[in-house]
Amino acid sequence: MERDLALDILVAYEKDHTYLNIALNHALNSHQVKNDLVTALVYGTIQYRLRLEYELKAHIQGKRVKVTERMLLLMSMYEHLYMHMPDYAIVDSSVALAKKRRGARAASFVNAVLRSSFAQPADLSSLSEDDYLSIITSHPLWLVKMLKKQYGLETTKKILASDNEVPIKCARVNTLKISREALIQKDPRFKASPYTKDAVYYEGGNIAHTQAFKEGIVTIQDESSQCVAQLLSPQPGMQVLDMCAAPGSKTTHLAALMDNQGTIDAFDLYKHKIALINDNASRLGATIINAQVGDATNLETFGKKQYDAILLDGPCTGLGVLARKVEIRYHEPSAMDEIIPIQKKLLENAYQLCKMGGNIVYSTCTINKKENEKQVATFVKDHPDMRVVEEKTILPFDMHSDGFYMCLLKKDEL
Ligand SMILES: C[S@@+](CC[C@H](N)C(=O)[O-])C[C@H]1O[C@@H](n2cnc3c(N)ncnc32)[C@H](O)[C@@H]1O
Repeated sequence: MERDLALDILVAYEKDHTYLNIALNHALNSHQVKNDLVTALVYGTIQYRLRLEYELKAHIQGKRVKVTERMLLLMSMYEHLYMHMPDYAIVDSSVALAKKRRGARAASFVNAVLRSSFAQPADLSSLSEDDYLSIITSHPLWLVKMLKKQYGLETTKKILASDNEVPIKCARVNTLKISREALIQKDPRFKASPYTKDAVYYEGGNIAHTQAFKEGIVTIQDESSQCVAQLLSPQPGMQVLDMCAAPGSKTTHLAALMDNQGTIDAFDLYKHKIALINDNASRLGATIINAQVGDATNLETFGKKQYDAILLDGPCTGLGVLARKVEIRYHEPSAMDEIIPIQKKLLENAYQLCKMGGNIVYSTCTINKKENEKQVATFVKDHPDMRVVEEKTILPFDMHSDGFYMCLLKKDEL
């Protein structure tokens, strides 16, 4: 049953190019099955796809493989390499599944490929260092090379390993309603993070199913992401702008830091995402957020208002969150070429909207320096009245959290 459903999800994902978590949640909500096994099979198969394909390649012998057989072979290889299930059990159930779905010929093909690939593992010993890292950690070669160039070999190895770890379940205490100590007393499954002051780790199941979440005393937010609003540090009574706000994790954090005093104008490009900001704000009791649809690359979106503090947490390649969004690593690198000019335009608009003496935080959930340090370096060069106050990159292994970049910039009088 679990393998059947996992295969359905993998086939739907492959055919529709949807987001993996959306395909998974959609399927799990309509079936009564053990979530953990289906989730592990689906995420694991996509996460390790590059390695799995490498192992299967010689045994497929250049044949065109239909999508169902392709995803079934990948899932079976994942079970063989990473779940350590007995080979006979994998082969038997995969052959039965292939026969049921695609008939006797498909079953015999799956049988032959699995038996020979399990018996003869690929030889990785003759690969170059970059190729080896790429295959063994399932990161595309361009990404390994890029990280190596930007961070050096040893740090790259640590990043690649962290990208394959199971993410910690992290939440932020909503200080509008409760202190961290009081939350932990109320529900001891939450434990204080040693790194940041409002973060708690959860050792139970889904945080969204807890009473604490329903009461709005916690919200799901990765620890690195929590550092962003802290860096902007808006004061009660300020006029604040969140340019790319949905689903509102940082907007609601800003409201908490401001103790619900002042105003936050929160924009997002997509109408359906405004409801996410409003839902979060009402669950958490954040009352100063004014969420609106708007294209932040267009200065006219914002009228003539000027702000004391601006958060620009805009679109990026997401290369810091590969452990959570396992499919992102296989996105085309050309996405970077499209996103960099958009980020530049957004930064330019943040500059126009910032009061003299005001602050801007530019943040991304990528660790690609071209979207981060280089983007900011160009920005301050173009604007001599802007100065970098603090710049930090959190790598995924620093706090077992998402990789993030954030930079606090101040607009000075010239
Ligand atoms: C990284 S997410 C923001 C996450 C958010 N700050 C949070 O912490 O919950 C980037 C957001 O930017 C929005 N976005 C992308 N292009 C935009 C644009 N031109 N104007 C406004 N929002 C945009 C996306 O819809 C997405 O919700």
